[in-house]
Amino acid sequence: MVLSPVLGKLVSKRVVLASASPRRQEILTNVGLRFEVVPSWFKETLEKSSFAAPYEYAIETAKQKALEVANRMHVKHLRTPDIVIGADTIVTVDEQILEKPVDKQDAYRMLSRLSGKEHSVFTGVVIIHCSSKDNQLETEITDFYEETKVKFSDLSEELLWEYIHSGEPMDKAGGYGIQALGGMLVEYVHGDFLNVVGFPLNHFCKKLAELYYPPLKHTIQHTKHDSIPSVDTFESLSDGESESSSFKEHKGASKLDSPSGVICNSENSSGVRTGSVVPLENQNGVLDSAAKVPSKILDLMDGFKASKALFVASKLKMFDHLKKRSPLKAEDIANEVGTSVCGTERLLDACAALGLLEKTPQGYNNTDSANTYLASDGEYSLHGYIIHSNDHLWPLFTHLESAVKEGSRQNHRAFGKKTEDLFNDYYQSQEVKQRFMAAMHSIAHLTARDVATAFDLSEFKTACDLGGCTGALAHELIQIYPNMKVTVFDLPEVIANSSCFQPSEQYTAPVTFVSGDFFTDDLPEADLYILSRVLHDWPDEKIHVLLNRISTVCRPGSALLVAETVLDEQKTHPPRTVLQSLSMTEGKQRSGSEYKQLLEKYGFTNTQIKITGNLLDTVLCFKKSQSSWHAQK
Ligand SMILES: Cc1cn([C@H]2C[C@H](O)[C@@H](COP(=O)(O)OP(=O)(O)OP(=O)(O)O)O2)c(=O)[nH]c1=O
Repeated sequence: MVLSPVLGKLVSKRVVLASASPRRQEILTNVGLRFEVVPSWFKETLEKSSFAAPYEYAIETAKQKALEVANRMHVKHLRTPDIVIGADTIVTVDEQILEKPVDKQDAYRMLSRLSGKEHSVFTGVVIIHCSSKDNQLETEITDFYEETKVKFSDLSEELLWEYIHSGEPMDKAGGYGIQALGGMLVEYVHGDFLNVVGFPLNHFCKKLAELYYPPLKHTIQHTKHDSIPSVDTFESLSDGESESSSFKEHKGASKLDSPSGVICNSENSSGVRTGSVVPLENQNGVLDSAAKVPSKILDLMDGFKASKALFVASKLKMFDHLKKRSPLKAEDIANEVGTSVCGTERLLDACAALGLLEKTPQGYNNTDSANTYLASDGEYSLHGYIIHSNDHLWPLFTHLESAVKEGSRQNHRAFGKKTEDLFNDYYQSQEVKQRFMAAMHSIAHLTARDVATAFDLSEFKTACDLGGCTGALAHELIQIYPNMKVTVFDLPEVIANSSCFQPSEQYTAPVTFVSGDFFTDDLPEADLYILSRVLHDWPDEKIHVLLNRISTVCRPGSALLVAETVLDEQKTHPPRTVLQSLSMTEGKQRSGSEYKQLLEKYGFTNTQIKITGNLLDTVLCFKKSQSSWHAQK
C-alpha cells in the first residue's frame, strides 16, 4: 500500500463491495484492497425525473444498492460488515440518462445518440460505515460523484452494428466499454478514465483520506488540498479498535468543523510552533520537516514490550480480577496476585497506556475489549492463545536470528527438545495439552462465524471438521445451518479433553465427536469436509497424504472447505500471516492461486475464495466426477 496508504486503513475491516461489476472488483483489487463481493439485489428503477441532477440519481442508486447489501448481510446472514461500498455509473447526453442497454436495438439507440458528440459519464459512489447496536443496523453514509467527459467520433452504421454484435455493449452504461473495443470509438477523455470504467479510484482515496484524517483548520488555507496524503500519515496508525475510534474522533471533528479530541491537542500546541526550530505540521497533523519522527519504526521497535506487557498481565490473570471486581488499585491487585506493588503499578499503567485498561482516580477498570477478549471467561476470550504466545511462540521468536541463519524451527534452542519430541509432549503433559487446546479454541471460536458464513453451506446435510479440536466451528455451523449434522474428527487425546470446551446451551442436533488420525484412520462420511487451520502446518508430503485421502472419500459434488489466511499473490499481505511464517514450521502459508492449484491436483474444482479481511479466509471447492479427474491427471 505504497501509493495510497489510506487504503491501509481498511485492512483490518470487513469491507464489502456491493457490486457485480467485474471492472469495479478489478480496480479495487489492483490497488491491494481486500474485500468481499456481495452483488446488490436492488433494482435500478428509481424515477429519474425526480432528481434535479443526473449525478443525484447515480448517488441515490449507489446508496440503495449498498444499503440493500448492508441490510441483507446484517439480517439474513447475521454478519454486519464494517464498510459497504456501492457505485452506479450512468452516461448522460442531451440531458438524458443512459444506463445499460436492454437489448441490441437499445444499444443501437444509445450509441447513435453518442456518435460524434461529447457526453458525460457520472459515477455515484457511497461508502457506508456499519455497526450493530442492540441488534439494529446503524449506518453512517458518505457519498460523492465524479464526472468525466468523453467524445465519440462519428460512427458509421457498419461500425456501430459490428460493435453491437461483439456483445460488449450489453452490460455497460451507455452501451460501450471504453476499456476494450469501445476505446476505438473515443476521440478524447477529459477527467478520470477509471470513472468511465465504473469506479473513480482517485476521488475514492481522497474521500477516505478526508474521512479518516480531515484537514486541520489552521493549516488548510496554506495547503493545496488536492492530493492523497503521504505514506507516514496513515501507515503509522495501528489496526483494529484504535482505528475505528480514530475514525470516529476525526469524523466528529469534521462535523463540528473545528478541531477536537486528538486534533485539538495538536492545535493547542500550535501556539508554540511559530519559531523556525519547531517543525510545522502538514494538513494531517504530521510533522513536515526532515526531523519528523518515524513513528511506525518506533512502534515496531517497542512492539515486543507491548506484547510482553499483554502476555504477563494475562498470565497473572489481572483482567480476570478486574472483571470480577473494579475499580481496583495496584495494591489490591498485587495482593490478590502475589506480586510487588511497584511492579504491578507499572504493568497496570502500561496496560492503560496500551488502551487495555482504564485508569481513574478510584483505580483501574477493564475496557470492554478486555472483558470480551482478555478475561479468561470472556465471550471471545483470547486468553488461551495469549498464554500459548507467551509460553511457546515467545521463546521460539527469541531465536529468530538462528532460525533465519539455519532456516529451521528452533525448538531445540527454545525448549531443549526436538520438534517431534515436543509434539509428543503435548499429549503427555495434561497441562500443556489443555493450554494448547485452549489456544486453538480461542481462535476457532473467534473465527467460527466468519468461516461458517463466508459461503452459503445450507445445501450440505453432513459435514466433517477434520482436526476440529474442541468443536467450536462445528457448534457455529449447526447454529447457522440447523439441518446440518456435523462430526468433529480429531486425535483421541484431543477428543478426550474436548468436553470442558463445550458450550453450556443445549442444541437439538448435537455435534458428534469421532476420534482418529486423519493421516491413517478411516474418515467419517460427509457431504462437506472442512480443514480449518490445518494445511499451513504440514509439509507437502503430509498434505499429499491428507488431500489424497479426502479426495478418495469425497463423492462427486461433495465439497471441501479450507479455512486459512490467504496471502496476496505477492505474499506480503496480511502482515500477521507473513510474520507467522517466521516460526519456521515445516508447512507454509499460501496465496489464493496456490490453494487453487493445490486443490485442483487432488480433483477439486470450482474453487471459490472469500477473503474475509479478518483472521481466517475461506476456500470452497467441489469434487469433480472421478472420470473427469482421472482424465486430467
Ligand atoms: C461507460 C462504461 C461503463 N462501464 C460499466 C461500469 C459498470 O459496471 C456498468 C454500469 O452499470 P452499473 O449499474 O453502474 O453497475 P453494474 O450493473 O455493472 O454492477 P452493480 O450494479 O452490481 O454495481 O458499465 C464500463 O465498463 N466501461 C465504460 O466505458
